[in-house]
Amino acid sequence: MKIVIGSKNSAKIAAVEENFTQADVSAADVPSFVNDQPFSDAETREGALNRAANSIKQTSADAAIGLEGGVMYVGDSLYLCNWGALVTKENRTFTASGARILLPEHIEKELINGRELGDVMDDYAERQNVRQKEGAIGVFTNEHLSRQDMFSQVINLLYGQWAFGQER
Ligand SMILES: O=P(O)(O)OP(=O)(O)OP(=O)(O)OC[C@H]1O[C@@H](n2cnc3c(O)ncnc32)[C@H](O)[C@@H]1O
Ligand SMILES: [Mg+2]
Repeated sequence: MKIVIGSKNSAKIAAVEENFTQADVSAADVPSFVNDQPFSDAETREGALNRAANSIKQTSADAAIGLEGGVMYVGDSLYLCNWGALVTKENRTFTASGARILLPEHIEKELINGRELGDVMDDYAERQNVRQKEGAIGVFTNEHLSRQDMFSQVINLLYGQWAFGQER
């Protein structure tokens, strides 16, 4: 089986490889057609869907996976949110979201000022490429859950729905 992931981000690629150990996994650099920093559930999900749809068009894979990170308000509180989409070569589409955690107000202020969470996290954690490693979710959970682990569960939800055969 051939699976393509619509990102060159190593945390996302590792999460796919972890779930599809028998598959031939490749990575495609495709556009998400949403803002670099999505600011709602709807926009983040849209980014995941666009990445999957653009990846399946470009390749001969059996299925394409799109994973997108974003932030979303629940009332006055800004949460980290993540979405995944799987599109098969027959054009069947499945979606699932990931775990959410509250972001500190000082991080929220930086995002409102137009910065990307990945850049803000590198400054805050005094590390490089947090987005490709533990992620904001790893930093703010004391590394109890990494970005890869969070995306891995999203992929498991996508694959499980594909296996079940349910589509909306
Ligand atoms: O190369 P791509 O696939 O675009 O990987 P990315 O790290 O930019 O990831 P996303 O586009 O999916 O995420 C949108 C923005 O949110 C940031 N982001 C989302 N979740 C994050 C996390 O857990 N840790 C650090 N940055 C995160 C990310 O760096 C972007 O600025
Ligand atoms: Mg990005």
